[in-house]
Amino acid sequence: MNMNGTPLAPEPTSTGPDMELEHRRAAIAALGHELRTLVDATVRTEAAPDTLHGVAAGVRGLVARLTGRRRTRAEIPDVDEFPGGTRMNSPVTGTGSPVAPPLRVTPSDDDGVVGRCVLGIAHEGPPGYGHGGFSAMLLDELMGWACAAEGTPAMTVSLQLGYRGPVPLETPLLVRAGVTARENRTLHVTGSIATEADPTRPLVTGEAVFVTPNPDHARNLFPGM
Ligand SMILES: CCCCCCCC(=O)SCCNC(=O)CCNC(=O)[C@H](O)C(C)(C)COP(=O)(O)OP(=O)(O)OC[C@H]1O[C@@H](n2cnc3c(N)ncnc32)[C@H](O)[C@@H]1OP(=O)(O)O
Repeated sequence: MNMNGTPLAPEPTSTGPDMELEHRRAAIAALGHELRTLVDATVRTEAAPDTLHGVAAGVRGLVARLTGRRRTRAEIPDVDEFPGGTRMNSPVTGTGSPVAPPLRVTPSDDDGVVGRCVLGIAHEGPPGYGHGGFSAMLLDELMGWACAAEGTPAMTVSLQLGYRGPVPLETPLLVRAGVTARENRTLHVTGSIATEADPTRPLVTGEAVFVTPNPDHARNLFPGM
């Protein structure tokens, strides 16, 4: 389990190329888990300056171990499925990301998708509550998953949010999103964030317009696709 109580990637169970992929994803998730623990410890610590300098030197040494072959800006990692699938380093869902909560996405019982996560102190806005930008990120991402779940991966062209109540940190959250209408390449999507304990009281609501890029535009935007 990670610091938010979410399960780590399972041990590899397949064979051949699938096993190698699972193995790499599990390693990325394991590093992501430790980095999130480090980020959490960093933003909470009251350690003395000498200790902080010592840790900074240690981290500098670790960075040097990860700077061999590195992916380029628009490269799609081979551990990812794009569009509409696993993104190991997504800042929202990525189990390899040091900053992702990470949001775990599943299909909803009704139409749409549901995401579950716990925000930590690293995601703080007002003391004890989530930063409004993180709420926007959770909703934007999950709305994107709602479009992809309908077979039409798309990009946000407009996002409007209503902040009705502060989102508590260290509290299991329920994020919902679903496509409400579509015309040609344009999808209208709604979403909300609530606590798991009080799922019918939305703390943040969102309305968005997503557009599936035309094929030429998509090729220009994502040459690695
Ligand atoms: C799977 C999980 C992934 C989740 C990712 C989370 C989502 C994101 O964060 S995406 C990143 C943020 N968004 C962006 O960077 C998008 C920036 N915008 C763009 O690059 C372009 O607008 C793009 C590629 C989406 C569409 O371009 P293009 O294919 O040329 O479409 P274009 O012809 O301009 O417009 C298509 C339709 O959208 C409509 N539209 C465009 N902008 C808007 C808008 N702001 N509001 C409403 N409608 C709009 C147009 O009117 C047009 O409608 P119609 O076809 O009826 O005339």
